[in-house]
Amino acid sequence: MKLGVNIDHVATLRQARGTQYPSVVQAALRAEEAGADSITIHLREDRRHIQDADVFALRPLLQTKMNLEMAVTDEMVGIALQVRPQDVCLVPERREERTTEGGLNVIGNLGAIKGACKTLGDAGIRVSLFIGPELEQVEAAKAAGAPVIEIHTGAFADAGTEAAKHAELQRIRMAVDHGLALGLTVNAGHGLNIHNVHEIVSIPGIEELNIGHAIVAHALFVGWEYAVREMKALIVQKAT
Ligand SMILES: CC(=O)[C@@H](O)[C@H](O)COP(=O)(O)O
Ligand SMILES: NCC(=O)COP(=O)(O)O
Repeated sequence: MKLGVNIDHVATLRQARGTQYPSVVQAALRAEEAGADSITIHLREDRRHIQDADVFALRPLLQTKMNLEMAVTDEMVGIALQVRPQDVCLVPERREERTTEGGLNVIGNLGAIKGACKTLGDAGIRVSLFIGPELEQVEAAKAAGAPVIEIHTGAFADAGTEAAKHAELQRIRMAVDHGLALGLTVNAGHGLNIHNVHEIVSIPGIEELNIGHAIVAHALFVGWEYAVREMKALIVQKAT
């Protein structure tokens, strides 16, 4: 299983003071040295963390892959066409949300999402749809023409009881199986950390996990490269 390191919250720390540091470029390059298989950044419409300049600066420097998370808007599609990341992950966005609270409603926005998949796909960008673990959304993602889905694991991560966690894991397992049966590449992420990641890693068929907030937080105590290496080891060990 591969590890995509999301560096959004390195930028959050920088934006808190409007300083030049910490550098997202340094964070990305050091994460790659520590074993990251790709670097994920979310260019939010409100620009609360990653900035346009970060996206353009990172693109030629990354040694692995850029996975650009973005809303389904003309502005974002235009930026993606200029930057040409290897991967784009289309995500839902609400300005007032604290974080990405759920997955895309692909069924309800099929036309717009299908159009974005085609425009980005024609430009050679691999498109992923960030969806909840719902079988109908997996089917809609296939219908939209996306080759990849990323299953939102936030409800699993936030589950307050063992029973709720077990139920979420079961939903994720079924969504992964359904995606694979439809020929999709299946990734997962959101809210994963060193304590809960093993349960997701034990689900067969997931290609890549995107993890950010917990790695950045843990890095405060153990160092950035150590935090990335530790997460990578957890993912690789359990998967084999
Ligand atoms: C789509 C997703 O899950 C990540 O991009 C995550 O959302 C990043 O953190 P924020 O939601 O806090 O921007
Ligand atoms: N798509 C999920 C992601 O990139 C990272 O989410 P998180 O680990 O910051 O919650």
